[in-house]
Amino acid sequence: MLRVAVPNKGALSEAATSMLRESGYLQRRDNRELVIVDSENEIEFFYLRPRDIAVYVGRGILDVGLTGRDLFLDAEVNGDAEEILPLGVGASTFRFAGPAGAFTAESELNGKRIATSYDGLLRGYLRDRGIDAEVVRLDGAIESSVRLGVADAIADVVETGNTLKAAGMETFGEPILASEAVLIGRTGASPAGLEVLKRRLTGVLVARRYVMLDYDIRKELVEQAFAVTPGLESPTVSPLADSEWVAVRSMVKKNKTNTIMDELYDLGARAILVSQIHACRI
Ligand SMILES: Nc1ncnc2c1ncn2[C@@H]1O[C@H](COP(=O)(O)OP(=O)(O)OP(=O)(O)O)[C@@H](O)[C@H]1O
Ligand SMILES: O=P(O)(O)OC[C@H]1O[C@H](OP(=O)(O)OP(=O)(O)O)[C@H](O)[C@@H]1O
Ligand SMILES: [Mg+2]
Repeated sequence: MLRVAVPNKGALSEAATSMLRESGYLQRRDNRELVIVDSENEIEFFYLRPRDIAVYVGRGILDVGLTGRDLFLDAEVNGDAEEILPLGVGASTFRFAGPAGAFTAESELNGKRIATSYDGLLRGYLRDRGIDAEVVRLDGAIESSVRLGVADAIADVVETGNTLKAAGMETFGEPILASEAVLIGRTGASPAGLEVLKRRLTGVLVARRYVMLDYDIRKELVEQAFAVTPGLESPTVSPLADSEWVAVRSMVKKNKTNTIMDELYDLGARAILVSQIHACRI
């Protein structure tokens, strides 16, 4: 059985279980359940603290896990685990911030105290950049640390930026990291069932990002229409009762749907229909 670690709490928990449920796997109904065995799919899910997931995978106790890229790098499992697939949910950035107007560049952090919950990630970054600063490890509510006097600046997760703003702080310098939920696994390992899990998760990603587009167009305009809707591989073309027209079917990016429909209409396409992709294997 493939053994999978899933976040039991926090910002990624709901997104991860929804993706697995959409992938056709049995998921827990009660937040207190610690393990779920899906014997039909020969897979077992362990609900663990997101921060601990890379440790279990890195040590080879569990085969794969869903966690944040930032948490994975922070765990410093150094080559024992690797990122297998980005999951397109739980996006955030990891950034420096300070009191409004206090800092303009990260070089100004030399000799300063920086509070963070991601000390492994931060120390590695400071080392790589040759910045000599003191790291103050805190568990959470990092935005309060400067006002309370334990640090001069912070390095923390920023999603909307609302928490920083409420604390009278602002980001400075380039983002340290762009993070999102990722599937991680033991480096170089290919346990039974992993390929199916990857294919199912990829299917969910594609079904979320793409829609199916159908339209009718005059035969002589087909090449021009293909340029607008090239599809993932190649569009499907079917004959119509009127031999001067054909029906075309193609997948398009969900966020481009309306622009594409306008372009097709201007080109002469008619009966343009959009439908949702419920599930797929690409
Ligand atoms: N708005 C957000 N706040 C915190 N973490 C977020 C956010 N959006 C995405 N994440 C990601 O969630 C992971 C943090 O997981 P964690 O369990 O610490 O979440 P949390 O919401 O901070 O929960 P808690 O602090 O209550 O334990 C990181 O990978 C982080 O990048
Ligand atoms: O940019 P925003 O959308 O405001 O989100 C980012 C904030 O959310 C998280 O805090 P969380 O609520 O998890 O509290 P914590 O710091 O105590 O973990 C994170 O640590 C930031 O503080
Ligand atoms: Mg938190």
